[in-house]
Amino acid sequence: MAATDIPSVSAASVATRSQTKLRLGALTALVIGSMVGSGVFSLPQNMAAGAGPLAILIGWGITAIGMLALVFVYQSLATRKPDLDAGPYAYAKAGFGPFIGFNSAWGYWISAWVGNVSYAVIVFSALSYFFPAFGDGNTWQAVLGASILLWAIHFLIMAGVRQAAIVNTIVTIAKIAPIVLFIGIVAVAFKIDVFSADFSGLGNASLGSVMSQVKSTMLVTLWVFIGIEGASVFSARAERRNDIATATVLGFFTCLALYALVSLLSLGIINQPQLSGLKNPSMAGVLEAVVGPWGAIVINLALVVSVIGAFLSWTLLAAEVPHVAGRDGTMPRFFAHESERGVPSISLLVTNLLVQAFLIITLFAQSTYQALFSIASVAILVPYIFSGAYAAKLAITGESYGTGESRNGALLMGLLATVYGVWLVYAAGLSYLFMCAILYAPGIAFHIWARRENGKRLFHPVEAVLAVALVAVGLYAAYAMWTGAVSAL
Ligand SMILES: NC(=[NH2+])NCCC[C@H](N)C(=O)O
Repeated sequence: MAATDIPSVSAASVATRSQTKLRLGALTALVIGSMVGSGVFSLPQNMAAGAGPLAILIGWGITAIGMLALVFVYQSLATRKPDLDAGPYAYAKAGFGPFIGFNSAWGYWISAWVGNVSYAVIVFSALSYFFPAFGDGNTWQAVLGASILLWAIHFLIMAGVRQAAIVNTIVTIAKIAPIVLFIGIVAVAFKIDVFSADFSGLGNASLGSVMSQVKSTMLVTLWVFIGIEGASVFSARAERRNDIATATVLGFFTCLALYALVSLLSLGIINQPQLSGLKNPSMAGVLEAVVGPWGAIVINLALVVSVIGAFLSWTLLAAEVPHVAGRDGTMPRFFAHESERGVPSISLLVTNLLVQAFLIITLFAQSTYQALFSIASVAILVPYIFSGAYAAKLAITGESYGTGESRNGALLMGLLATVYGVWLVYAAGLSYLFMCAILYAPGIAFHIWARRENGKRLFHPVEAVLAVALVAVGLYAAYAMWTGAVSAL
């Protein structure tokens, strides 16, 4: 199979499919470009909302270990199981059976399209700097604008538009340059006494213990790294195959540095209580405090360019997931349908109808950008956790390893990634878990549909127990949200 025919499911693969072979620098830029979307622009407020400087530092430390482990998991799985190229869910399926596999595909899909809802909200929140009626991106004017943007992207894709490499490069520069500029200016204006006035955050009673502060950062730091799981597919584009591992790790550390600096340096400009009240994208407010309005203008425009680019590639990706899963029998076959131009049109339509429905819910529930991306972050944990567990499983059983080949490193990485994922489920808190249960539970019907279509046994006993439990939690969660006992939106 030619490299370009690989039906990989990742932002990376759908974003770029040209023929030129890339060197290390360009590969690293691709990796960074596939990660940076909306998250970074709101880091100052998002991180300060529930944590002081110390907890933020610890939060980045935990994330660095967990995400790096996940990066190594995907690298080792890509070499151990080169035939499983359909993306994260294929690993979960190979390791833990069809029902876990289905839920990993379903969860990855939910994460992708709910993330797109958050993209639509934050674009219009940024535009409200110029047109105040857009408010926090959830006014009727904003939802109307977001819907127009959504369907504009839809029809572009239907017309066969994919992201050209050149557009990709321009978008990457347009989004990274302002972030670097921000860091440079804010570093000069940084005041150590502002930063260290309440280093532990314990001076602000509403933040709670350092531990609970750390917990509050976990979904934010996860969100900004989502997309890294796709980096291994760039290997098809690498001039030298070895470069891809280096590029992924380089891209990872570059982003980590950018992200940590944006969130930490901001605390030396504006103190935590005030930072936590800033409007998002909060990088704009921080830069404005240093240089005046042009700072906010630059950041808001950079966000719009960055997020529209990411919106396009994540729409392609979101449609690709059920499409590929429909072809291999994980999801119902209708998702596999392709238009004459080779666009997965049914899958795209269903995906964008869901985004549209959620935009309307956003309007009525007055949902915030942060609530929406938090749901998207929790939803992706199922495929992440089972990918980590699969790498660990291979290392334990020795499957796909040569005799005498060392398995300790892979085992450690697999376990670390799994523990990181499970810790995130805990750190996420009940309301986001409930929201995800509500979104995961209906998937069972689609699983049954796909199994029937292929004449396969519906559930193995353990799977049946899991399915019943999921339905029970989903129903209970829906009830709790209905009565208002819990709310995630
Ligand atoms: N639409 C999505 N599901 N996007 C997920 C990627 C999020 C990306 N890391 C960001 O900061 O924006």
